[in-house]
Amino acid sequence: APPPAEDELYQALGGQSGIERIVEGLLINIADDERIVSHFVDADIDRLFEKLVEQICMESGGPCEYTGDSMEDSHAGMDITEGDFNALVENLIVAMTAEGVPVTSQNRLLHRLAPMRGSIIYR
Ligand code: HEM
Repeated sequence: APPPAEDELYQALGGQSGIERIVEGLLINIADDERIVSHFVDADIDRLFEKLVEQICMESGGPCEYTGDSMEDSHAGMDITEGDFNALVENLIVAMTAEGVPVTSQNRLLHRLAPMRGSIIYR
């Protein structure tokens, strides 16, 4: 689906700086999560940070363009399971809660990311 025309969700996430703090929190939570951290040992974390910020900005209606690879290509060969996917979502929720994002806004972002699941798991 095209990103929302209104930037209400982008604002609720705290705009550019809020999204940067959320993604930083997400990556810290992943680093502490023994269920999924092994997937990230060879990842380029600076690039991942930059692309995740762009993606969440765009999906929330902010003034960004996502310049990363497709979800299919970026997760190819990783054999990510539903459990891995759910673990990452949990880490994102914890990061958003820590930034004071209201639950309704959290759910709106998750609702935008959920359809990517099929492009990410078992690639
Ligand atoms: C809603 C769920 C997810 C979203 C929105 C997402 C998004 C992204 C984005 C934007 C990138 C960067 C693409 C690029 O470099 O051009 C990426 C890379 C990556 N993702 Fe995900 N991802 C999700 C789920 C997962 C899960 C569940 C795992 C593993 C447990 C995972 C592991 C990785 C790894 C390891 C990379 C880095 C690849 C590299 O640097 O070589 N992702 N993801």
